[in-house]
Amino acid sequence: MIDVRDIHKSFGEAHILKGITTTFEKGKTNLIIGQSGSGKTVFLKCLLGLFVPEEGGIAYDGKLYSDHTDDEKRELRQEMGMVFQGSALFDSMTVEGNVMFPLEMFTNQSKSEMKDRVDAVLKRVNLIDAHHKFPSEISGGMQKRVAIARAIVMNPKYLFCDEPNSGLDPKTAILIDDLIKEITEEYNITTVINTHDMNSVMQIGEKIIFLKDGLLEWEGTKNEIFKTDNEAVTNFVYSSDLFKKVRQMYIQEQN
Ligand SMILES: Nc1ncnc2c1ncn2[C@@H]1O[C@H](COP(=O)(O)OP(=O)(O)OP(=O)(O)O)[C@@H](O)[C@H]1O
Repeated sequence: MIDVRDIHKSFGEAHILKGITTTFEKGKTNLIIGQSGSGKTVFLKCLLGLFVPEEGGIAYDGKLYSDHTDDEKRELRQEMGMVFQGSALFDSMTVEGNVMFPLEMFTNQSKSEMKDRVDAVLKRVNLIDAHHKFPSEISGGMQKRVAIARAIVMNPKYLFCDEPNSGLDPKTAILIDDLIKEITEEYNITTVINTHDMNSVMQIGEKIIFLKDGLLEWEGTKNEIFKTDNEAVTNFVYSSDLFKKVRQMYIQEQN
């Protein structure tokens, strides 16, 4: 569980996060949405410990980041998996090499232990025949699976994903969303996803927070987002005619 307590983050004169308080529960897919420039990436980087808020704090399973010693901060970072936008795989390494990389960097496991772990996570993301391929030889959807496998290979408590669906066709995007949700439940991970994809909101939004100008404007579930009358949320989420119609149908069905 991640507990965010009134965090503020500025760059010089620019006050970007203006006091955000929320919680992200274990075993749940938590989504951050909001317009471009609303502070989603800055917020995600605060959760990852890459930016330190000037005010407020973030507690990981009950312990504030600022209360960790340097060694504990290093350990905490190793408990965090990250799926970067665009996958960010190493082009010169095979799929197996990419997934093994964190184990080689941060553990003392033997080669055979590492290989077993890599086999297990690649199997979990349904990639069994791609070990010796290079990223350029596999599809975008497969690259995402590799990125997810790499993010979970260290058995993280926290999983952060930045736009995991960018560049994928809608069908593949849904498969990736479902995979992230399944893994989150199976391993009881606290997962936080930064997304622009409204399909993801409807599909896996167990908790959604909507940021506007560095403030938390709204939070709720995928069912609640259908019913909300918060104008900023409805203007953002239902900006397309298709989603407006879906919302109308949902509301009619409920009445
Ligand atoms: N390292 C930085 N130094 C100075 N300003 C920054 C830095 N990182 C982000 N900002 C500013 O913070 C604001 C919010 O940026 P952020 O990237 O968090 O937006 P976002 O909601 O993720 O947008 P998008 O959806 O387009 O990725 C922007 O005005 C940006 O210029």
